Amino acid sequence: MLGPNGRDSINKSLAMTAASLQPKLHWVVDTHWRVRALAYPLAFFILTLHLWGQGQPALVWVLLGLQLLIYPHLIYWRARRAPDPPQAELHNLLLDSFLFGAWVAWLGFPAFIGFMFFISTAINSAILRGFNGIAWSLALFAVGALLGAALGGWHFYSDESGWVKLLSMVGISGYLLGIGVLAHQRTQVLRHTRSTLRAREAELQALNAALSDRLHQIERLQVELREQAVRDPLTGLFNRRYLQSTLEREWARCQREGVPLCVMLLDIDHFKQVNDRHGHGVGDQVLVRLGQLLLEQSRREDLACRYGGEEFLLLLPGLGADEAYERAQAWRQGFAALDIWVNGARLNLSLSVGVAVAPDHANEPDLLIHQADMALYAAKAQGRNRVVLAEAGRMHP
Ligand SMILES: Nc1nc2c(ncn2[C@@H]2O[C@H](COP(=O)(O)OP(=O)(O)OP(=O)(O)O)[C@@H](O)[C@H]2O)c(=O)[nH]1
Repeated sequence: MLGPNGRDSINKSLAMTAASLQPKLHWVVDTHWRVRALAYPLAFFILTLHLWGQGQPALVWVLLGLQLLIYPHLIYWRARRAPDPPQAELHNLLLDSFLFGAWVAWLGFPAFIGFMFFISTAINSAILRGFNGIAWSLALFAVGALLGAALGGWHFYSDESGWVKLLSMVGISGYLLGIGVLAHQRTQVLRHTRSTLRAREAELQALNAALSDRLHQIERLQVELREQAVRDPLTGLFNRRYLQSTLEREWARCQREGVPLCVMLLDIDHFKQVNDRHGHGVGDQVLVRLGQLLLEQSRREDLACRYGGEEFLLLLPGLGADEAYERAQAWRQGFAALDIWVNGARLNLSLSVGVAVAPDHANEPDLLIHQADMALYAAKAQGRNRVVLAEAGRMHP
């Protein structure tokens, strides 16, 4: 049977698999938030450096603060609550492109800042959606730029200071390297997940194999138990219980086919003396040998049972009275000829047999056995070691 350890193992495995299937916040949403939370304040600093002293109105600083300090958290909050967070994050990336396009146009297309804004959104779209993502990012950036130019006027201001250029390069490099490191970490996580899943799958397969092994064992045991329930443990012949379930069936079959059904009751003569003189072990040996003899000389359709202590019953379908009488004689002689030796002396054994055949001697199954029993009684009464056929015409006990 599957022990407590086996069961624990299955439960643990199922719990781990269930845990790994629990919905978690999608890594894309989480990663992008962390990247934005770091990179956008840096961009704010670079733009502050760039715009400082240009006499920008307060509204510009407010919008810039909103865009670079508040916006990353707002869109993260929105994506987390969306029914499909990864899809919402894709929309966030497109919004990034659009807004940065607008800012870049409004700022007069500063080369380093513009490149920094464009590449930071395009790279994320590329990672998530490949060429398609780049195309969308580019398109939204262009639309944003057109809108920015429409609002702020079409002008070019590419003269960024050395510090702004340097910081923009630091920003771009940091962003790209950060993305590279994240991609690497992601690959590691995926590798680990894959090997964990494989190990778990192998574990489940092993448990599955163990379970089906157990099932086969149980099936085999059930077959054995069923066999044991209908067999006599000493002789291996069928027991009385099995006879009860078979007799009715055989009776009906023989009636249907219009063939006789014979019952033979065999009883070892003076068996008590065998036990008393030579011991129970020798008595058992005699019973086993008689069982073997009956099995060896039976047809496939015959049923040999141990009916009681030293009493055996044979159910012989299709056997008429004459044939049955001859076979009973053969068994009686065969038993008498058995070579069983005890302390250098051969045992002298004999059998008495009562034979009854339906429909000659009985018109129902129980009566058939009773008629065989009566014939056996007569055989004993007539001096034993003989076969007696039931009396025809005596249908009632
Ligand atoms: N060794 C052994 N003896 C058994 C077993 N079952 C019943 N017996 C013995 O079989 C004997 C039957 O004795 P009786 O019914 O007096 O019959 P008998 O001595 O054979 O005499 P008759 O049948 O009249 O010839 C008893 O001594 C039982 O103990 C068994 O499984 N093993």
